[in-house]
Amino acid sequence: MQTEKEKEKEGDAFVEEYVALSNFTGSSSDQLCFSSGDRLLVHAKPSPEWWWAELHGVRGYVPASYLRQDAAAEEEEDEHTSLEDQWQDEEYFGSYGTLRLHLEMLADKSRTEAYRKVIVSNSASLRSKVVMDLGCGTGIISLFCAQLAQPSEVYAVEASSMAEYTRQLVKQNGCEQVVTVLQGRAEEIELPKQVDVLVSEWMGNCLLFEFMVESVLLARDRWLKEGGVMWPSSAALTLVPCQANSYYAEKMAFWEQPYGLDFTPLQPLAQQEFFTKPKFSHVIEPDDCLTAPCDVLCLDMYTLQVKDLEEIKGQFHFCVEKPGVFHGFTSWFTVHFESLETGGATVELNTGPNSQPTHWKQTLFMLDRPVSVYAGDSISGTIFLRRNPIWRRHMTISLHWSINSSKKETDNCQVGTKSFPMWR
Ligand SMILES: N=C(N)NCC[C@H]1O[C@@H](n2cnc3c(N)ncnc32)[C@H](O)[C@@H]1O
Repeated sequence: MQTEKEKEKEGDAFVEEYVALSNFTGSSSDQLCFSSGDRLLVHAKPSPEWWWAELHGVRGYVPASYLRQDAAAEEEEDEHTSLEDQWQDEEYFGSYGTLRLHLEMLADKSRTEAYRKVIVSNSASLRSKVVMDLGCGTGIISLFCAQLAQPSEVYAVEASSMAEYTRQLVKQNGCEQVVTVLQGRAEEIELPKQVDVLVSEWMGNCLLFEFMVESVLLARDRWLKEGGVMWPSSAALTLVPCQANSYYAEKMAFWEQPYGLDFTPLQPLAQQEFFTKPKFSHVIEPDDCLTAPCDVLCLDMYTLQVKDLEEIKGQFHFCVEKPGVFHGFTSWFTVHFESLETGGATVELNTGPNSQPTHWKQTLFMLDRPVSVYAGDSISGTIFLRRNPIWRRHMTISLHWSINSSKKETDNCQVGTKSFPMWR
């Protein structure tokens, strides 16, 4: 299997010349500015909308719609270009072909019991319904459907090689009359019929990482009946400003006086190495929260569109409740499953610090410099989740904040901004 380096190197073998049809001024530092008539070298076409190009030796993202292929270069077009690389499907589905991740998900009782609760509390309404379980993995949700309710059909769709074993598990548990396992990508497989319910456990770290949600939306548009139900029905990303004393001590303060020596010249390195990317699987204690949390993004799974995933913006305003050190922000997500019966109870899966722990835990975004805050201060700003135009399962989370001090005599309003690649 190709390493990432080889993939990127091989990517350079692909170069096409395009002519700019009009001027373009980028809206972020990773976009290329150009003028009408400029001749750009396109090195990669990660998505139909955004390409990776070069002009006068500088590389950046360019909007494909602004470019026309130079006629002369047309016939040399490299027919080997593929948009698949950017989904890293071989690596992604390869990782789900082994038990490690499935064991982690199945061992997560909070997650798995939530899905079982959805099936149990809707078992009567599921009678004679047609269900699609997208990304079924070992098939646990499909088996719950067949065991705890009486749907007429469950299509268990799984792209990885785990599907072969899922078929065995369906047979082993006597569910083959109801559950049909289809191996393949949900975007590509053919179902025998439309479905009444599309259920999926698609959530990644920080809700969207892996961007499996795109597959769920495409399947919704293609296979969900008019009036059909999406499980989850909605999803929310929650944020809170927090202390992270032990993490800060472990990664940064440590260099102040190890064995009585001054290692502080290493602190810029430590900041770069440990605080540049988000920290997955962080466990925030309720006491670490400096304010009440705030839902910064709310996704409606019935109306959300794939194009909306390119950039999602959220606002926040936090009121500091107690003095402490503002080390960073912590995020988690909550999903809701609406009842098949009008007015029926909604089931919630909450991955936050006040709920049962899950394998996602929480995600910590460390600031470059901690700030002391006091009760009455406020922290407000915006969060952007920008999908990576090249690596389609990745994104960058950008936070912009201002801290307004409650102390009258100081009108200091400290502002800050930081972007965290997840992971590219
Ligand atoms: N973050 C998660 N919940 N990941 C669960 C991913 C599970 O869904 C499977 N999966 C992800 N995307 C797809 C897709 N488009 N089609 C079929 N299976 C998929 C994947 O192989 C794994 O078993």
